[in-house]
Amino acid sequence: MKWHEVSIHTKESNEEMLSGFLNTISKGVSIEHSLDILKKKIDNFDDKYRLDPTDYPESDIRIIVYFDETADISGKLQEIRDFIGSNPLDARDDINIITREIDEEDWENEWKKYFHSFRVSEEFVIVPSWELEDYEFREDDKLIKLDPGMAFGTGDHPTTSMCLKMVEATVKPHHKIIDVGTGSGILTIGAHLMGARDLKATDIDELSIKVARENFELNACVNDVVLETGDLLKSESGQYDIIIANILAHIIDEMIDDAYTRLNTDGSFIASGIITEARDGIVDHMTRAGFEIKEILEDSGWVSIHAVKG
Ligand SMILES: C[S@@+](CC[C@H](N)C(=O)[O-])C[C@H]1O[C@@H](n2cnc3c(N)ncnc32)[C@H](O)[C@@H]1O
Repeated sequence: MKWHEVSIHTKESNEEMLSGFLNTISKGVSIEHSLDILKKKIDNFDDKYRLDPTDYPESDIRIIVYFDETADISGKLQEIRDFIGSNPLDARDDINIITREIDEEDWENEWKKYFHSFRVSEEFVIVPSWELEDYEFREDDKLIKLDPGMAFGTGDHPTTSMCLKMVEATVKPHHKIIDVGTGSGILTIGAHLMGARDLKATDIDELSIKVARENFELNACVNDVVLETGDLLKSESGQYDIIIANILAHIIDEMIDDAYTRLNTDGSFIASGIITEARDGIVDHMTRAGFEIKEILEDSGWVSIHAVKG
């Protein structure tokens, strides 16, 4: 199966109008922001998460659309040019359109070129499924098996690796744990490898739930995890020893008081997805809620906080 990829480099101000239109004529649209825009836009952390860090446009944005091999690509390109020509887009003359054909198999193999086993912490090692046979691990290594073709949460983002370090240092087999915003399920898999068996993983996004289930199967922990869609801790009624959430600062902020309520005394709240600028506000709120700050890790502008219910 072949795909036509059409990549449109343009101003950020054109994003909404152009992507709205492209969504109506294609099989999928993805937006790549330059790093400068990403730094300003905290809200698209999830987008940032899904991108290959080496693949950001140097400026502005790149909107990428895909058409399957049966599409009339010249007709589609004409439709795009007509739309650009007849709508009030910024810097219209600078909009750059590039097309290429992608072989689905090549695409799969592209991933394999860039994704290799790597150590995230003292014991956790992320191993792609195709390297399991060859990987020479140490006796005490804990392998998190993931297939990056299945979207985000591969452990190479600083927020995930900092959370995994905190999971490794904190989780004990008797702990009851909830992982809010589980994504690929990576943090729950880490907790399971530390021996925890009373696990719950939630996400607001159905696709994440599907991906997490596949990864739980791959890591033989599916029977020990209750996996559900959910919005933060809003519908939770149980008590936990550890709450983990790697989302966004303002979303973490929304769940601090619920996290305090849902934790047992001495329980841990491991929170990440927080940019450095938002750290003090989150720490203040946690302290006001009754938490003691046990540890703060920082990496590449991101912060992870381990707070304990006093
Ligand atoms: C950055 S990913 C983290 C994935 C994984 N836990 C990790 O650390 O690699 C954030 C996840 O939070 C989910 N999310 C965002 N808002 C949420 C909400 N209100 N309730 C539950 N999950 C949410 C997103 O769908 C996404 O899967």
